[in-house]
Amino acid sequence: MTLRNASNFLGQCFASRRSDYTARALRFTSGYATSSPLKFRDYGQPNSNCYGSGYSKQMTTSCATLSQSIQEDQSPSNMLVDSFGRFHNYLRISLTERCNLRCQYCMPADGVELSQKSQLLTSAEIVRLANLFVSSGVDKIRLTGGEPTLRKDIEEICFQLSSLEGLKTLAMTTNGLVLTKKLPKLKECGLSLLNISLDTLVPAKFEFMTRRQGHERVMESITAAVEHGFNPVKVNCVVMRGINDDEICDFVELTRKREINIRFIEFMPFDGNVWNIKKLVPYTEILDKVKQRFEGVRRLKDHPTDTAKNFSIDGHRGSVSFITSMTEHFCGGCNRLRLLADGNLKVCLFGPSEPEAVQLELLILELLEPESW
Ligand SMILES: Nc1nc2c(ncn2[C@@H]2O[C@H](COP(=O)(O)OP(=O)(O)OP(=O)(O)O)[C@@H](O)[C@H]2O)c(=O)[nH]1
Ligand SMILES: C[S@@+](CC[C@H](N)C(=O)[O-])C[C@H]1O[C@@H](n2cnc3c(N)ncnc32)[C@H](O)[C@@H]1O
Ligand code: SF4
Ligand code: SF4
Repeated sequence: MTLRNASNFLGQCFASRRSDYTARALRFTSGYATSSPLKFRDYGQPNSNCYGSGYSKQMTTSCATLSQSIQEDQSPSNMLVDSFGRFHNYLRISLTERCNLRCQYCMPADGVELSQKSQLLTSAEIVRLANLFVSSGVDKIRLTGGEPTLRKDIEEICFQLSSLEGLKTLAMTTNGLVLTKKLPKLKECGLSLLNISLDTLVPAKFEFMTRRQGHERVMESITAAVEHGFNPVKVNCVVMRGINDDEICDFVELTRKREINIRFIEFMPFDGNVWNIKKLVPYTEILDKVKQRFEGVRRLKDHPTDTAKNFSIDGHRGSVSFITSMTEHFCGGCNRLRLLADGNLKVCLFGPSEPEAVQLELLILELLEPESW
């Protein structure tokens, strides 16, 4: 089977329920209904989970909007379109499980259990797999982790990925700790969008939240990213009640003179983090605080696949957004797939734990004859 045929086959797997792969993928997605963060609360409308028996009106509406926008944006044929009509053209690739921070909301103090190096994808494998996805319709790739900048071959990976025909956007989400020096080369190698995570403007609090030092370096990397012309630089800020919710307006103030997009993110539960509903600050509460302090807060038109609700503020060069995974999910417009550092594929962020997920390796073996590699 040629690579092209293989990618067509991959597309068909997504488009129909016929193959075993799709059956497994659908089982994963429907797993969302039981592992969804929404079950923790009755936020949103009843029946608002997107999978399982409650295939809601809200979902149907979002999908209708999504199909319309796909027709306007591009013609995906039937590749990577799931049975809800969602076109999965956005691949997130986790380059490593390792991280140089230990954010309380993300991982335990001791870190996560790491796979053996031999089990992790090499850069050549990442590029081959990405090529397969891109020839099936993926046009946006985001490098993430763990911390993607810890990967020694990050520049080479960026260069190879950005050269893939059909890829429009190569993005990265990083904690910014070791970014500044790498920025010029990364840009040269085709990185086009940058999201940097920063949850506090107070150095001591940074140390508490991340269990590591380095606040100044992250601040520097945001400035450097703006100077290198990344526009907008998105700053991801996970809001936790009693920890950093007193800094919301200080963060918004950063957008007055700089073209950065501050994104307030609702705190989500993951295995091993310290999630507690009392620490969740719903976005409506954050928005109220912003509106009380700043005049002319206006909702912008979002793309149906956006994770964020976007707002401009009169007189500010930058903008403010809210990622409302917990109180108003955006699953109806979901266009994401995840390739994990060990080669597993995850079709939903809240899918089952990695060992149960689809072994991409097996899929590839089904798809490709050895000589295609
Ligand atoms: N529920 C859900 N939340 C997601 C998903 N991807 C990202 N998020 C949320 O969005 C936050 C920011 O993620 P990023 O890595 O910056 O990616 P992104 O939001 O896709 O970035 P853009 O492409 O710039 O919109 C994460 O912390 C999550 O809270 C997803 O697939 N599902
Ligand atoms: C998992 S990190 C990986 C990339 C990189 N290490 C970083 O921190 O930017 C990707 C994004 O997920 C966010 N995140 C991690 N745990 C979260 C949680 N429990 N709730 C909401 N967002 C979370 C981080 O703030 C970051 O913006
Ligand atoms: S959020 Fe990013 S920086 Fe923080 S511990 Fe998780 S992977 Fe590391
Ligand atoms: S938006 Fe996130 S939680 Fe919803 S279906 Fe997509 S990956 Fe899963």
